[in-house]
Amino acid sequence: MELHVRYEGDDDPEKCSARRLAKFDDAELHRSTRATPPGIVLNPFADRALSPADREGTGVLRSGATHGSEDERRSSSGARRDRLVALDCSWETAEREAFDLEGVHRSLPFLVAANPVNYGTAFQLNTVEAFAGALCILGERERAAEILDRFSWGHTFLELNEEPLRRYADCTDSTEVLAVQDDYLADEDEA
Ligand SMILES: C[S@@+](CC[C@H](N)C(=O)[O-])C[C@H]1O[C@@H](n2cnc3c(N)ncnc32)[C@H](O)[C@@H]1O
Repeated sequence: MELHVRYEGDDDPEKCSARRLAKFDDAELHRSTRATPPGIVLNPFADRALSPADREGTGVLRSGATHGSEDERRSSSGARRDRLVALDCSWETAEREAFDLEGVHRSLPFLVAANPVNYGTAFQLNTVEAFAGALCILGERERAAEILDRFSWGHTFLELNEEPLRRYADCTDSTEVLAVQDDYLADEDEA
């Protein structure tokens, strides 16, 4: 799986997980939207959750979007299934409009951040955590562990999220993923 990052560069470079991945040649950074190749775009605002169905088959992905919709326009140039794309920017600038990237947009279901900046926060993962979560859901757990190994705290992400990641990876489609997520959200509400 190729890992690509639209790199905004407005976050602390010392703490930026995308820069560290690029340093180890685990991911490629792109300084403009135009230069970023289309793929599965990890977008917290996307309506559809990432699921194992997104890796099935080969070649070009279809968004599942309605004809003529914005989502369909974004994916029209042929997003590849073997390519994950994240937007690395500060959470302050990570608004819906910032994710204007070509490809098929997917949100990640309930997962908890383990990085020192946002430890314990649900849904707001940093870039390496988002890639690792997506890789696990798509059946590439070893690769997820490899990229997390670049960070001293990285293994904690897999430990904290072990059960949900395993359950999401066993789902067939995004409807099932959302049903599993509901279990965790209900637990959060009770806590
Ligand atoms: C906002 S940036 C913050 C990056 C941080 N500066 C770092 O050093 O890694 C994190 C990116 O990871 C992806 N991401 C994080 N949480 C996500 C979620 N719940 N669903 C989909 N993508 C997510 C998105 O591409 C998002 O823009």
